[in-house]
Amino acid sequence: MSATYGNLFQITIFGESHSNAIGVVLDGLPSGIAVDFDKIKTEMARRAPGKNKLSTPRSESDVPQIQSGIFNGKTTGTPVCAIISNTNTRSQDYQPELLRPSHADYSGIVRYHGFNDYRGGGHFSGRLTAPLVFAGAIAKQVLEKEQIEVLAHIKNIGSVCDAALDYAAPDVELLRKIKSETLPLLDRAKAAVMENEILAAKSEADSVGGAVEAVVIGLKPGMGSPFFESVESRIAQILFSVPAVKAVEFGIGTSFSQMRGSQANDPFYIQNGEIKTKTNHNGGINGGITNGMPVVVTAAIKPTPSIGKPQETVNIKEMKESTYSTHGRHDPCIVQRAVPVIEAALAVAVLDMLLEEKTYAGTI
Ligand SMILES: Cc1cc2nc3c(=O)[nH]c(=O)nc-3n(C[C@H](O)[C@H](O)[C@H](O)COP(=O)(O)O)c2cc1C
Ligand SMILES: C=C(O[C@@H]1CC(C(=O)O)=C[C@@H](OP(=O)(O)O)[C@H]1O)C(=O)O
Repeated sequence: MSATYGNLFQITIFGESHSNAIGVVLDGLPSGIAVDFDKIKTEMARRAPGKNKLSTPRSESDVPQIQSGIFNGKTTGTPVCAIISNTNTRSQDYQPELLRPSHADYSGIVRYHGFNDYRGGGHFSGRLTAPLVFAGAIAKQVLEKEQIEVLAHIKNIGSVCDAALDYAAPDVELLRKIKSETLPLLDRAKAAVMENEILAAKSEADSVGGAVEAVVIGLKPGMGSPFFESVESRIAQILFSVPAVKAVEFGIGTSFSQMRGSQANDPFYIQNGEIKTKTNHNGGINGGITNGMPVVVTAAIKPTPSIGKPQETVNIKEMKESTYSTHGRHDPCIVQRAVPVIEAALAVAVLDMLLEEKTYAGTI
């Protein structure tokens, strides 16, 4: 089984890019949580396709139809099921015999013995992140009650980088403010040049990658467990589930490998009776457990695999080498659409760990 994530807050995602619908079942939510449908709508719209020239032209409203688990505006505590329709499909764009390099066409055919739905990438499509955003929108509302918030910005697209985030004291107000932007950036001045980076790739029938940097604020020290259930392990598992995520870093991540301990360590100090660290290179996690500093995580996203440029490939039906260029509708860059997805994935993981923490602390 592959479609379920979580221990106490479990989410199960279903559907294919061109099936009737995609959706999600959420189990383990506390009962009595007031659900703000406008907030769900806002999160869904941040990710939805077809909104501008930086995204795929496939236009979907992505309005979730709630089937169960919410009654009189509050969670019942029993499974919430939401369905999102697929309405704007163009399955004729897809030829299953010509394997798109770096998409899941070949690996999917082998794994499912040729029975996989290849249309629009099927179950492997980035479209399956719409239900994840729904799950995250609900999780965020539960976390809000605990003063926990997940925020993110685009770290870079291609060679264009946003301003650096202060890991020890992120500008929360600014991160909240940029949420509604197409390119959520700390430095607005970078928006035009980043947009050009995407449009340049698009004009050359190509695509471009980048990275999303996210923070979780409000987490108390002591959440998580060592080893296989470390906060890093749990977050990495869900982030690597997002299609096109190819690297996950916590804090300064790979930069640690070039440092000395004296530079890398986060010195402790006391602020208003609380233990803090002056820097936050470790991204708020030590020994797999939160240390009370913001959890900082970066997800690197590869360039969209489906591109118009001719690519070497194989015709699997004829077992002949061939060339292929995509004619369909695709994102020239996934990164800006992935910002709410990364936030949602983090919210789901954090809520699951928080419910566990409350359980083992005996507070619920
Ligand atoms: C929001 C989002 C949108 C995506 N849009 C496209 C797209 O238009 N075309 C495409 O080929 N891949 C797109 N992808 C990426 C593919 O789904 C992904 O690369 C593919 O499933 C293979 O998985 P992997 O890259 O994780 O190995 C998108 C991913 C996300 C998260
Ligand atoms: C529809 C979405 O993205 C899709 C993700 C995707 C892929 O291969 O991942 C391929 C494209 O599908 P189609 O050929 O049906 O237009 C994208 O449009 C979405 O994110 O909602």
